[in-house]
Amino acid sequence: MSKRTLIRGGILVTASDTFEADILIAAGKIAQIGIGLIPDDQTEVLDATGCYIIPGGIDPHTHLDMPFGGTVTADDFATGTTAAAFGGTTTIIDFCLTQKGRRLSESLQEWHRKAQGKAVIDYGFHLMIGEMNEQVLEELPQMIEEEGVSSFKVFMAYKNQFQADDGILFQTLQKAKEYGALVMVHAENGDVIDLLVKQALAEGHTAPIHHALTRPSMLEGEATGRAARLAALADSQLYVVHVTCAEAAEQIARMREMGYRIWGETCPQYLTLDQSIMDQPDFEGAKYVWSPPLREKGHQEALWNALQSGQLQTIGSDHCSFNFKGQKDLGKDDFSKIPNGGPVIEDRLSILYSEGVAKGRISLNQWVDLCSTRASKLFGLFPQKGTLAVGTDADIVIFDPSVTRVISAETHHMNVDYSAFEGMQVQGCPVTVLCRGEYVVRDRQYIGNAGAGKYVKRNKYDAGAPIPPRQPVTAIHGGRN
Ligand SMILES: NC(=O)NCCC(=O)O
Ligand SMILES: [Zn+2]
Ligand SMILES: [Zn+2]
Repeated sequence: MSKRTLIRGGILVTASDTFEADILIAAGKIAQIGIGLIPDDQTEVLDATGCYIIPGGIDPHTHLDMPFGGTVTADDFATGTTAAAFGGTTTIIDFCLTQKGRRLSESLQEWHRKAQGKAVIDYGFHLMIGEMNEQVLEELPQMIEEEGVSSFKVFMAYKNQFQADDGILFQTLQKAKEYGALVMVHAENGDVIDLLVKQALAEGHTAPIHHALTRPSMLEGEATGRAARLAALADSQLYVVHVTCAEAAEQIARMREMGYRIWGETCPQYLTLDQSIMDQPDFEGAKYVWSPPLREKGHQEALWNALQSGQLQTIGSDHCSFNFKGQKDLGKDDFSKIPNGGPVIEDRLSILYSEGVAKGRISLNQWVDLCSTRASKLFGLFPQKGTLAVGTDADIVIFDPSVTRVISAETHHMNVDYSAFEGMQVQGCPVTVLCRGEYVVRDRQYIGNAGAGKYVKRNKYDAGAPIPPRQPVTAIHGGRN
């Protein structure tokens, strides 16, 4: 008989409901949900009294084992997914980088090799589109139909590195509409940023804070609005990653109100840290170099409001870790050489619970939706993952809301020498984490296996519920940007 586990006494929380029930796991799936389920003598019983039982977190935005800025991220698929599991995440969707002139399938195979034998939780891949030509056009439908890659990423920034032009973005949107994929954008105006960076360096501004000062929020708002309008014109769907500011959130809200299929993600760092932290002595600010950058504190309220009202729908970690010593210091004399990104994969659910639910900004159900269910739906994983229902994968987190802990590099599981949230006290903690019914973390101890994580082929993008009637594209006027 296959392994059976009964989780008893907890409070189940999904994106829509909160209720007391037991949950029986058999053969890696949820077999039964009900009150007073009786175990047979082959069934292990787990007491979850006082805890929330939630669907495993789905992190739609990670960068593991990724080359960037002359170095490679500190976390690979072993350390990164282990840390993710400690943080209550059971599935990640990582970004597969591509190169001009190289087949998409070769890049995808390279990312499979990085993950195989290492991942401790399940994973999928988004695919970067950096060029558009006969070969790419030929491979795109295969990626969706055969490889289960139903989301493509286009960078509007990182000039001379990853940046694609508007024509490439537009064609990607058209093809995504045709074949059933979701287009993701890093929305910043890379051309203008490149110019501002050159000007700042020429004036002798080399410190980390100038990373933020040369990437103003207006340029994120402008690029977000531009990408959203291109998506509208292509009658396609767009997901804006790592939204940091009021200007970008407003653009998304406005287009959504007109009925367009525009989705937005923000990250824990933009909700809790602000730009002032980058202006510290001894190069400390380099720890907080993200693109887009941290913003002035006022933007945080705009982001929380957008999460509350549903104008932003998901929380990604954008985990992209580099050690302070030996990696971030590549930019000691030039902020533009600091590798961009930070360690967040382990703290995503905890920060959102503590700063969101415990402080009354979002509901328990919104928390689950933001950290799991919505990403599952948008990225073709639903209903296999992202909810608690009979027949779904038993990706389950037992979350104890009564535990208080302090985030620190001393205790985290990410392979990086600092924490971006050092000293932050958080309420609530994932204590036990199962992926497809197997323990990865039990009572805050790792008992998973490298290689136990499986690649998940994702379904095509499905618009889901009908969207309201829209105005013709000619009725859309630019706003502040
Ligand atoms: N966000 C960041 O600074 N680094 C990761 C790469 C990206 O998402 O732009
Ligand atoms: Zn980005
Ligand atoms: Zn990213």
